[in-house]
Amino acid sequence: MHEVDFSVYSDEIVALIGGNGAGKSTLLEHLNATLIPDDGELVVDGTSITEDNKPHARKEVGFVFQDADTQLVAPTVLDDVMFGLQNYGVPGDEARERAREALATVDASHLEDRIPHYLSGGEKRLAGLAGVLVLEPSVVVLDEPLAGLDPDRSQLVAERIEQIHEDGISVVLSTHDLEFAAEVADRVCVMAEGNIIGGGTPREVFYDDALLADANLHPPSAVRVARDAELGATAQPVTESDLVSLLTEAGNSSTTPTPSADGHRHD
Ligand SMILES: Nc1ncnc2c1ncn2[C@@H]1O[C@H](COP(=O)(O)OP(=O)(O)OP(=O)(O)O)[C@@H](O)[C@H]1O
Repeated sequence: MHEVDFSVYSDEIVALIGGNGAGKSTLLEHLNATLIPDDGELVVDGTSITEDNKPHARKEVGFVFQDADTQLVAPTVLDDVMFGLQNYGVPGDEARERAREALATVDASHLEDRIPHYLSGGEKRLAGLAGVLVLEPSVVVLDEPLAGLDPDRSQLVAERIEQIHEDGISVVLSTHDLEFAAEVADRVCVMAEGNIIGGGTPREVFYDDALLADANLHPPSAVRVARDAELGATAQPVTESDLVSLLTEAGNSSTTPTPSADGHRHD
């Protein structure tokens, strides 16, 4: 990382985008003190984090790893989700109940007796997310949350991310899926060569050709289609649903109303 200045505010979803090796995971791993900066400062909720007070960052910032095997250690999924709570001294019965609630939040109650190691990639991601949510962090960090997931599981994880945001938790994630970033993020940060080289709302970032070119990225498909179809400079859709609304509006306004026998248009 080189002179990165990065903040996460409450009530936002931030997406880090950038090519392979741009530094997304490295930046994310600083947020919960998995890595401590050699130079510079990491501040979590007003507290400067050093080697001596990492637990403060770990408690406030939950990290869902891309490789869930790093995270899942106990014999069953339920034990795994309880594990962090028990480390904080929460008694067994209460820990079990809270773990079950966390699994229900991510629609994974059916996995509670399964052996984590044998779960599918998407199931592991949900179990990992439950293990983080149960600790009630104020920020959840997800490294490539959709990597390796089928479309249904991707949608499920994306919905869960929006849900935890609605529950008042800030979310920071990295992704190569720019459609997903456009869909969920309030703010997008573009990384290249260990730096944040630009950022803004999805609309600002995905219509900034020079910025995307510097990061070797291509705009999401809604942006490309809008341009190719010359939908107008001001519309600037970034998601598929923006694009559909725009096309529907364009279709409606170009339809010539057929006068009826009484000479009036009837809708
Ligand atoms: N512990 C380390 N020591 C030295 N270099 C490292 C270390 N961890 C990562 N790097 C290097 O830092 C650079 C950024 O890696 P990082 O994993 O953060 O990129 P990324 O943007 O997440 O990439 P990808 O999209 O491929 O996952 C890479 O060149 C990587 O080799």
